[in-house]
Amino acid sequence: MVLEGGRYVKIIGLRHRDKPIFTLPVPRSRIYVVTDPALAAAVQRASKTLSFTPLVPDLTKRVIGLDLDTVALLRQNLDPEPGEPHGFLADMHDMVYAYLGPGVPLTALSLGAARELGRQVAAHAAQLQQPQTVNLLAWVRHFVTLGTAQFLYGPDNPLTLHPHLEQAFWDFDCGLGRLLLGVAPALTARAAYRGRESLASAFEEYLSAGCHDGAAPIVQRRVDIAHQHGLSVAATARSELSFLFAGIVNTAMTTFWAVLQIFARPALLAAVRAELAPALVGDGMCQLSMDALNSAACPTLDAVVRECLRVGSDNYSTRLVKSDTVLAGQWHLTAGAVVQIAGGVIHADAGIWGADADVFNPARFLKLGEGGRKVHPAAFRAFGGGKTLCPGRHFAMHEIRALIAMVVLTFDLEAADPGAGSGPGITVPLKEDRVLPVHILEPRTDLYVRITVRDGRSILVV
Ligand code: HEM
Repeated sequence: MVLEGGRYVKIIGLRHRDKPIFTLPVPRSRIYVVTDPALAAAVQRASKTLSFTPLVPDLTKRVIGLDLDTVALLRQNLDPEPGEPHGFLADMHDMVYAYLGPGVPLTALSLGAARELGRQVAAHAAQLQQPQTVNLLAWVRHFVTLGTAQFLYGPDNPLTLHPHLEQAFWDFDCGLGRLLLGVAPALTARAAYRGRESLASAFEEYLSAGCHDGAAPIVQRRVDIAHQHGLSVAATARSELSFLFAGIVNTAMTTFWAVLQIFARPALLAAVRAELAPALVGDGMCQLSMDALNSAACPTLDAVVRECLRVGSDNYSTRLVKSDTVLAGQWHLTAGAVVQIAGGVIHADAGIWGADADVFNPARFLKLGEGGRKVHPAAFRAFGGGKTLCPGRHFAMHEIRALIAMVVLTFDLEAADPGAGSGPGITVPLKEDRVLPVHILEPRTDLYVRITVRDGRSILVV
């Protein structure tokens, strides 16, 4: 475990593919690791006795630094049965899932996000007179971080007003695993702790000044729910930090991998550009229609994003065993233990995805839609599953497709050595899978590219 880090469980799981579940002994408890999609679906169905929610107060206390009074509030009615009163977490869960489900608010939020990201990309293209060498991950992160802060939290959001908070945000992200351990975080996760505290006080100021009046309706609803349940302004600020994090980090990482994989493959780049051509209207200042960016209209682009999520997500879906449970009629789980569905094992299983499971091959998702290989619905784990299935998944897929479309249509990218000139082609780095997988994995090494604007183009989102 010390040598392999986050990859340890994946290695064991893949070595023992005949075992759908195995136990990891840990001090004073045990962790059951599920590596089979059918058994993962059984875990998701057993939501009465296997639940993530009881773990949330303690986890969020460590990660976002909640005070003890707020943690006590979070523990109230957190897993209500029908008809029972709802606590803060249950109310927030229901609102966010309803709001981000298919419907008018989701369409409005998706269009607002695409327009904001479009503005960011167009502004960058307009000031790019000469080819520029950039760190690709930092370049993509910048669009997503500032764009998301703007469309969720409005023009007076803390990250636009205080540009140094962008670095604070990524420092927070980088040390999240150490914050989660909760051992003297001010010392053991110094940069992350400092970044988080700077963000928390800036968001507290933002809320105290009523700046959330200019935020997206979903954020206003979140703040109302926090207020109704008696959270202080400081605790509400920290709760919003968790939403900002959910809105930015996976989206940025997925867009990075997808842009990289597309530009590393000239034939794929040509196919994606050809697919996007009908969505463009006008010359020079082109208009990109959001209606034309759905998965049916852009199957190749959509398949690239899904494949990036499959190969980049080693995510665990975690549940506490609230009372003894028998899974699928044969696996006895003891109360007090933890169950984890190991996305990394399932995503890398050749028995599920085919002999090329370890290779990036977006065509597999096109074939899935064409009656090809059958894959269990619970085998795609990037958005989790069951009661904790990511509520932002529809929004995220739309936003990611839109941002990739803008980048692919506006820029040309080629490999660059930051010290020297440009190289022949882009090489995709390995992913860093030796860490605790708290989000889509990062590359093991930095990747620099040379960016130029195509045909002096600028794209307007309509
Ligand atoms: C590629 C992008 C994204 C990925 C891969 C992703 C993945 C996930 C995963 C794995 C979970 C936990 C599921 C589990 O434990 O089973 C989650 C939860 C969540 N996600 Fe996403 N997410 C993405 C984008 C977004 C966006 C853009 C938003 C909001 C705007 C969002 C909002 C949330 C929220 C609020 C939760 C917590 C839900 C709860 O209350 O249990 N996500 N996401």
